[in-house]
Amino acid sequence: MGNVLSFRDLTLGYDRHPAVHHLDGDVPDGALLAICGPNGAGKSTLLKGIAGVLSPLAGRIEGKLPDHAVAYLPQAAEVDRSFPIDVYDLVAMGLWRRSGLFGGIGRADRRLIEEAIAAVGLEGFEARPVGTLSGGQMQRTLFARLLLQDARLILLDEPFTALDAGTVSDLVALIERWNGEGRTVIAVLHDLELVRVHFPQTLLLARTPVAWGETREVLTTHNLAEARRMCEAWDEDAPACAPDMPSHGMRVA
Ligand SMILES: Nc1ncnc2c1ncn2[C@@H]1O[C@H](COP(=O)(O)OP(=O)(O)OP(=O)(O)O)[C@@H](O)[C@H]1O
Repeated sequence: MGNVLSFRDLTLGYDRHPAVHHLDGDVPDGALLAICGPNGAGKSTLLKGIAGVLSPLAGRIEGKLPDHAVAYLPQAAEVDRSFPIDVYDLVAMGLWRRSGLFGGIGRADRRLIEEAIAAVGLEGFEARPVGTLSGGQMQRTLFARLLLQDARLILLDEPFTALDAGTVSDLVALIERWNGEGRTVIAVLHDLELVRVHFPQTLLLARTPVAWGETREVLTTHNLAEARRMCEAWDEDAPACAPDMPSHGMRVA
């Protein structure tokens, strides 16, 4: 089994200020990986880098997947719900890569769309404008779209924020189904108990990696305290390193 992604001394950031710094490591094909860390640790930034939304300031991300094999679900706050579209059409967008923007939806496609809507428990909501959905219903709709995208690598940014326990458990079951099909899933998560139960691998981030490996060895009291300490010590205004300088964004006391 190869690696679906590799980070090589990766630095990501905004306006030349690093938000993720000196990240090295490999994500094996078929991994189920959680990214954890305090607020501002760079988790969303890393996911954006993997999704190709943000280009590295330095270093690189190596991957063998074409763009269409990667699906990215941003944080709920970043999803525009004012767009005038109903549940059915939003889910159907998951087929675009296969059917093309203007390719008609045939009977087989309609069945796939109906199955995806049923899989997330939203039968009867097909004609509802997405702007009228509750947070949980919207997230179910987006997961139904992901079901149709048939991606090899699925990136989820805090997919369970503000969802009730039933919805979380339904969506976790979908993630486990995807992973069981051999897909790689990388999710930014704050619920450490959920990570401990469902995610075998964890990257604990505090701008730089604190630990990366088996979840039970990563999410220790010591590592979590270290991550908090490192985030609090981070200098927001630190510039990105010059290419051949090993300095980093930690404020020197
Ligand atoms: N568009 C942006 N422009 C400038 N700075 C940004 C931008 N987005 C994020 N940042 C900064 O980058 C750093 C990392 O942010 P990021 O959103 O990646 O953290 P996070 O670990 O996902 O945090 P949270 O748990 O709060 O969602 C923060 O200091 C943040 O203020």
